[in-house]
Amino acid sequence: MSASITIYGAGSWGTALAVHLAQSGRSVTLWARRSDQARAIRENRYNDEYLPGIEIPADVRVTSDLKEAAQASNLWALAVPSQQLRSFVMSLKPLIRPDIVVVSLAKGIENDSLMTMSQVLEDVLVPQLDRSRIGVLYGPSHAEEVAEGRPTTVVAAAHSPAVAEEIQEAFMTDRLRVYANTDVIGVEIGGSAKNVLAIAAGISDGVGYGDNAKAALVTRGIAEIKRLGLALGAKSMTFAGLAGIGDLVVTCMSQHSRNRGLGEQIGAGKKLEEALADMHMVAEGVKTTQSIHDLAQRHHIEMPITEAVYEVLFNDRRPHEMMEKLMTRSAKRENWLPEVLQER
Ligand SMILES: NC(=O)C1=CN([C@@H]2O[C@H](COP(=O)(O)OP(=O)(O)OC[C@H]3O[C@@H](n4cnc5c(N)ncnc54)[C@H](OP(=O)(O)O)[C@@H]3O)[C@@H](O)[C@H]2O)C=CC1
Ligand SMILES: O=C(CO)COP(=O)(O)O
Repeated sequence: MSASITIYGAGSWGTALAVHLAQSGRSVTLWARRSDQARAIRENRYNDEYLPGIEIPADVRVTSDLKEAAQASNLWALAVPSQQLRSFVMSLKPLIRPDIVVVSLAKGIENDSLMTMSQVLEDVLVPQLDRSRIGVLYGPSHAEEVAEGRPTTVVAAAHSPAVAEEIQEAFMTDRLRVYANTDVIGVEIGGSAKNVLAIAAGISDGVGYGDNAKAALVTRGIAEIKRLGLALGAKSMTFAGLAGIGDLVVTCMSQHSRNRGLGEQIGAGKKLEEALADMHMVAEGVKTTQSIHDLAQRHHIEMPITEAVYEVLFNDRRPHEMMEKLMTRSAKRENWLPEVLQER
């Protein structure tokens, strides 16, 4: 197994994983970008800003020194927001070694380039790092529950089965069960697009549409995510897995979800800017809505719920108007796929 793990990003997810892995005996280094935050965590052993009430074990090494963090381990896990991943990894690039495995914990699609996180990592790090040594760890895993050691399952995806298994082994504990998958694009599309649907579910909660509507958003949500994924070369089965229906269900239902919570405020009448101003943590679904909308247009894939979220967030359309539009689409067969995808 990987001897040691460095987690970059001392937000809620990075901190939760560091706590969890240290408790199971892993050697963990947590990198925080602000030296005052790193010092405060070292001295108090709490990260009240992002994960209140959770004690950080004394053996988690906390630093804001990039070189120290990079040299400490041979598995680098990146827990910075998706739109900042590229610039952050550029700063890590001079420190890369060929034996490193780099794992994105960030879920999202980069605006403009429309690249997934593994594609961004490849774009920046190859050829200094072999493409096979890049992966992602996605799935239904709210930081608050992982930090408390509640049973959780996730999926490690990499193009190389051996590397997927290396990531699996590095993160697997008796409380965090990790599956391996080589369908990297499927895992990334599922794990990123679910944040858009979580905003939709939150809007539905905020308006008060009820449980039937929420179930409809989850079910028709996975149908449209799968259409996009198939168009990008993903495997159908992945959307029945942890980064597909698994992450979609938890994020649409959970009280912990920042994306669902943001949607709820919008459903209750707030403007996007007002809802964002109230948040300290990242709600990836906002920027990902833009990217998924653009990807769907590029690949001529119908994603009506994503489209509705896009209109509410960015074009000031009212949730009622968009719900009416969704409910009055032409009649469809339940399992319809565009012709171009029918063979897959
Ligand atoms: N929270 C969760 O339950 C889960 C989150 N994820 C994913 O993990 C990623 C991170 O989420 P999460 O930890 O929750 O986010 P938070 O908002 O809690 O924390 C973000 C962290 O990223 C740091 N950061 C922001 N910008 C930069 C930058 N340019 N360079 C370096 N560091 C930066 C922040 O530092 P600073 O404080 O200095 O701003 C902070 O430490 C997201 O993509 C999210 O979708 C995945 C699974 C679960
Ligand atoms: O990805 C997550 C859970 O799997 C976290 O979701 P939120 O960012 O909506 O809190």
